[in-house]
Amino acid sequence: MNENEHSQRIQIRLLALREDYLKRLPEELAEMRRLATQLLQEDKPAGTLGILQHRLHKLAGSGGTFGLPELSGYARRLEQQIHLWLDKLPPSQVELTAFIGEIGTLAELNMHTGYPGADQPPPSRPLAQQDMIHLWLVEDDRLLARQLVDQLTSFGYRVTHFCQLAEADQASAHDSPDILLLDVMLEPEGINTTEQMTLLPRLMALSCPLIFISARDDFPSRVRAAQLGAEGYVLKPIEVPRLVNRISRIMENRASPPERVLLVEDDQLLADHYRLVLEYAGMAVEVLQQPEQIAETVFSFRPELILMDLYMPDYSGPDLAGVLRQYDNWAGLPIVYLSAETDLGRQIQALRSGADDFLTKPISDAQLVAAVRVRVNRARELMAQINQDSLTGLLKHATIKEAVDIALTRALRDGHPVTLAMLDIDHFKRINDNHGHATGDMVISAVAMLLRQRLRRTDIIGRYGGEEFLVVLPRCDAASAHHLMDEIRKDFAQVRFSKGDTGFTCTLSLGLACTAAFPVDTGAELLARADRALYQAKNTGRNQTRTATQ
Ligand SMILES: Nc1nc2c(ncn2[C@@H]2O[C@H](COP(=O)(O)OP(=O)(O)OP(=O)(O)O)[C@@H](O)[C@H]2O)c(=O)[nH]1
Repeated sequence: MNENEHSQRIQIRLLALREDYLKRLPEELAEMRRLATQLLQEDKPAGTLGILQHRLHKLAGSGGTFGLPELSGYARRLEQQIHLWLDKLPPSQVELTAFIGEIGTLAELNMHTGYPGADQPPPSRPLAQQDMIHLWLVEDDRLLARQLVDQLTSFGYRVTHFCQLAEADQASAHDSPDILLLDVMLEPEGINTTEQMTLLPRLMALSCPLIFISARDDFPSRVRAAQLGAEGYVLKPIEVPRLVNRISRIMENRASPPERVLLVEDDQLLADHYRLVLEYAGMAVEVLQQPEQIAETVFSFRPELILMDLYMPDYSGPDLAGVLRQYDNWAGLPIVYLSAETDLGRQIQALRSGADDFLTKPISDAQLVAAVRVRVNRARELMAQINQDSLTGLLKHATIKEAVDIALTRALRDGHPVTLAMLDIDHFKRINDNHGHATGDMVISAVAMLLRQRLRRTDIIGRYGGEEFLVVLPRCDAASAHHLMDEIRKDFAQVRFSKGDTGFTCTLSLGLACTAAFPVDTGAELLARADRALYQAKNTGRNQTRTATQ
């Protein structure tokens, strides 16, 4: 199914859901009217008022989603009226009679005006990144541009250089980059040059990520960059490894796996609607069917965010959030209430149970997608800060060691081999001594980049020590691993680094250990064998790959 057909199908399913909702609505409104009339005969109306309040609350939330904003707003007002009665004074007979009339008005509201819920769902995410990332660099300092192009090219990027914004603007008529690097003087809004008035917005329309290069570290310049949607702000003199790190983070985010969202919503139609909207935006969604199963579902589905209704028949949102927070592993899992509750006091009360935020129904499709995406990305950034090395973006020592243990447990369970590869840059101390620490950092980043580009998504890469790396290759036997890693070694030896006018290359030594070659019980044993193989590679001339045989 192509993108267009997929989009049409989703639209059709969304419309079908709405039809279904409209079909059931008269029955729901008639039931509310019956309940309201019943109130007149009751001495203690609190119970029936509670039921009516719950139904009006749901109507306020669902009406907007299915294109009935007027109905939604009206239901919300009536719900608030009941709140007042329940909190303070019960209604008089006169008030009740007027209320029954208002419930009747609900049913008469023109149900077919407007359908904001049918706003075009936001476009699905772009396709995964192409083989070679194409950068456009707008830089009027030719010397700096030449150095940048050289260095970025040795990191495996394709770079096109433009001296002026106008040249990039012309090129944008027939081509577009994956990332735009702009070295322009940022003026505060209002005192824009012609360039910034006309050309910048045109380049922004390419809607590719934007990184500004600037010598100015002042707040107004950074604000201006943020206003223009910059995803990075790199200061001069440019530290290329940091720039490369930023670029690869941005590209990884673009090609990142679908956001996993768990929906906890007792209104089946609304749950279906939200699920379709989020799936159309490229997310993986599961709807919790039984609240009692929340811990099992979170364990198996591993959501990155939970969207939770506040008021549900058996257990409330705060009940479920409270249960999840009892588990150490999920203490940081973002939980967002999605509810028609607009009372700030009650919202704050609900947040005390351990949720992070509140979204108010009705919510437009685009708003929902944006709200979920922003929160999942924040959570991912946070996890990255905790687990990833800042120079290379690879897993840190402790995390990659943990990954070895997990991969070994899986391999022993499934009967597949797993291979570890330990890499070390040869004579790295000399690189630092001869070319400076910053250049040494660039070499470290280059190894990381190369590994990232060449390995499978399922392989796990970590920075094990200063200039030492560890790769876990699940379901990979020793011969395939040797072939693959040795190709990487040979290619790395071809990468030319530059420092001023001098260029140099460097090499890698590798030690491999595969579970198929000998019995191992622990990750530490496998690591020790890979380490010994690396030691052999170093001792027998460097720039080679050795595989442990025993
Ligand atoms: N630039 C840079 N250097 C680092 C970093 N971490 C460790 N180093 C340096 O890496 C060097 C590692 O040196 P050794 O392990 O002795 O390596 P070597 O003897 O030069 O080379 P081999 O014997 O081939 O491994 C040390 O000088 C460290 O200071 C880092 O993050 N950046």
